[in-house]
Amino acid sequence: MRMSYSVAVTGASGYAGGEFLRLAAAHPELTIGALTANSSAGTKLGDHHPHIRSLADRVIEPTTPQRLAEHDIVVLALPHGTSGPIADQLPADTIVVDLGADHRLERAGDWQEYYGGDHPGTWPYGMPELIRAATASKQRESLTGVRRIAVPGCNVTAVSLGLQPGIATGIADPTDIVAVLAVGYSGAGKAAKPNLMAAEALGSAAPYAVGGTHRHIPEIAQNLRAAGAAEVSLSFTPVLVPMSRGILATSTAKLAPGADPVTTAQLHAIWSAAYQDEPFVQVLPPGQWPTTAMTLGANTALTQVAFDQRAQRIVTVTAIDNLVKGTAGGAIQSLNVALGLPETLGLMTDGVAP
Ligand SMILES: NC(=O)C1=CN([C@@H]2O[C@H](COP(=O)(O)OP(=O)(O)OC[C@H]3O[C@@H](n4cnc5c(N)ncnc54)[C@H](OP(=O)(O)O)[C@@H]3O)[C@@H](O)[C@H]2O)C=CC1
Ligand SMILES: CC(=O)N[C@@H](CCC(=O)OP(=O)(O)O)C(=O)O
Repeated sequence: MRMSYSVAVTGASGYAGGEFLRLAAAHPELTIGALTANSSAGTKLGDHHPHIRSLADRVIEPTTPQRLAEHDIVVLALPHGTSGPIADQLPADTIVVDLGADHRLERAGDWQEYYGGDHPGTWPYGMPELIRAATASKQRESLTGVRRIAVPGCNVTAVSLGLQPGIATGIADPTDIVAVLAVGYSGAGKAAKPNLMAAEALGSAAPYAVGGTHRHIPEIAQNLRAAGAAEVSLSFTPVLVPMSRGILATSTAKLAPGADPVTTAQLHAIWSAAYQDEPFVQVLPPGQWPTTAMTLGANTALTQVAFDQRAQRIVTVTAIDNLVKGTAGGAIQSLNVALGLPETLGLMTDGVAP
């Protein structure tokens, strides 16, 4: 194991890149190298992220594969479809972490249907907690030593972590899932200026990508298949709510056909067993429900489960900070595993309150 790795961040002026830098600046084994972007090249990081004081005077450079390749690690925090061509030009022994979607999906057809164009490729998936039913293991076992990491989508993280204990144990019906999410505006990136107009955003909840069109649907299905589902049918509806960060995913599934009757207490025990050794996924005490505020700034997913006897549905609620566990924190967690460092190094589990 080598100590101190140089890391370049491209997309440094954006929300995801900025959050990665905030966390990486406090990571004991990472040294921050080049910060690059596109239209903001030549400006200072402090012009975009004035809260990251330790890097405020660093100048953002244009993005070239040559400059990025001078580092041990390259983090791509770029719009969909942008990271693939850059990654293709980086050396095979550079560790590359893609915060975008280009390398998450295993099926090229899913990429073409939901994103369009040629599929950039499939990399090891950066969700250490993902249950791999076929090998009775979790994804972290496949991440040690990898040099490419595809970091999951933030909504995907919340829904997959919420549902997978029920899928893996066969108690939840993967063909009858409904997920409705309250999501904060930072998930849309800093470029989504119209969404950020206070007059429109404050005091209103706004659904988007309604009717089975959201790009995270195939990624969630992929994860639930990994957890043991033969087939997945998922209704997914995100709703923007007036908060900066956070995702609260309410995911429900019908009790699987033929499954024995269950109680909330039994479900709580199943969910607790699935996550008992996880540093960043916590099943709350019975009766306590997650809120987004509880996860603010932390690499923590908080989850709870109940059984709705009348509807015969399993109901899970999972909260994350979209920019931490949903992006930059999840990236550092997987990077720690890939590098053979303690998985929790440089990451917080406690949120910020009030
Ligand atoms: N926001 C979130 O909560 C999450 C985001 N992600 C993913 O992270 C990625 C970045 O998202 P986010 O930070 O929100 O987006 P932003 O719009 O906030 O930032 C985009 C960044 O990409 C840079 N950029 C755009 N085009 C190029 C290019 N051709 N070459 C170099 N840099 C370029 C921009 O630079 P410039 O300012 O100079 O134009 C900017 O730094 C996306 O793939 C997103 O889906 C994943 C999970 C959650
Ligand atoms: C509020 C908002 O728009 N959120 C984004 C989630 C961002 C995310 O997880 O990112 P990827 O784009 O990398 O998949 C959305 O729902 O598409």
